[in-house]
Amino acid sequence: MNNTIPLLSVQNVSLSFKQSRHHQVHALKNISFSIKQGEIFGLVGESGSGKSTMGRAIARLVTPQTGSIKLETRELLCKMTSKERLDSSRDIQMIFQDPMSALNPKWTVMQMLLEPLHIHQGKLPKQEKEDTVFTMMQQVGLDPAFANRYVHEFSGGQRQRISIARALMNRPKLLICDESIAALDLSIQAQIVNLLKSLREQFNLSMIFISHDLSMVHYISDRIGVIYKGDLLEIADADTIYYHPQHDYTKSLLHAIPKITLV
Ligand SMILES: Nc1ncnc2c1ncn2[C@@H]1O[C@H](COP(=O)(O)OP(=O)(O)OP(=O)(O)O)[C@@H](O)[C@H]1O
Repeated sequence: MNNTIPLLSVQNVSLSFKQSRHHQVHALKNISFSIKQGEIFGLVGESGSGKSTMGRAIARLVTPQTGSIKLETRELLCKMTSKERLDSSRDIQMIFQDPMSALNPKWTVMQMLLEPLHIHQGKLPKQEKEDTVFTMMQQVGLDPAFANRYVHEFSGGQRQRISIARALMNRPKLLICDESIAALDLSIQAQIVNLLKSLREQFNLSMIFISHDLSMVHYISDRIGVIYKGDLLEIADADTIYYHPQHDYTKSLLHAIPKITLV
């Protein structure tokens, strides 16, 4: 890929939700930022600031009223053919706070990890698909011997590993993690964040890491954007945001969030 073209480019994106006949929420106000190939971009802000809406807009789960979102040179905010829609769902994957929202409790891990391959690489021979599942399980730290177990037999951290594995089955270009560690114990949070960091290296993956926790966002991200009431207040490299924030709101986030040390 041409390194001068950002992997993702968000330009002047605005999105409002009509909450009642007379009330609109401006969830995103003229947001612009870009992400480089292999970069982890943190998006931080308090509850209701518009973080999830931004992630969901990039994943085409909600549609902004104005603006442009490009993956490399491909505009995502336009009418797409079903083939283009399929391609962008392969290239951009999202994981959530509750892994169960993306996992079917009636399926085994094998079934759940095979499904994305059936959708996007249906012609691969069965044995090759199953081998890909076993390899992916190892890459996310799951014992392949558990491939025939059901989700309820796993812990919260292991379930999040399964949803990460499912998201990565077709080698997406961008992984959007929306509060994906928020529900886990602190030590498990650290394990999942470290896993995401190592997967970025292995897969040359780009990520948007959405969280209200600035300490965690600082730990994982190369650059951070701070969002407040739909406005992107500042963007800078992670250390600058953490140690030399410009905006008072970022300073207040830093004061409010207990700092932790991860190893
Ligand atoms: N589907 C929707 N319909 C109406 N309003 C919505 C919808 N989704 C989000 N909003 C509103 O848009 C604003 C931004 O919400 P969003 O979920 O993006 O914030 P957030 O920063 O991700 O917060 P949280 O961490 O609590 O999810 C909020 O005021 C929210 O109430």
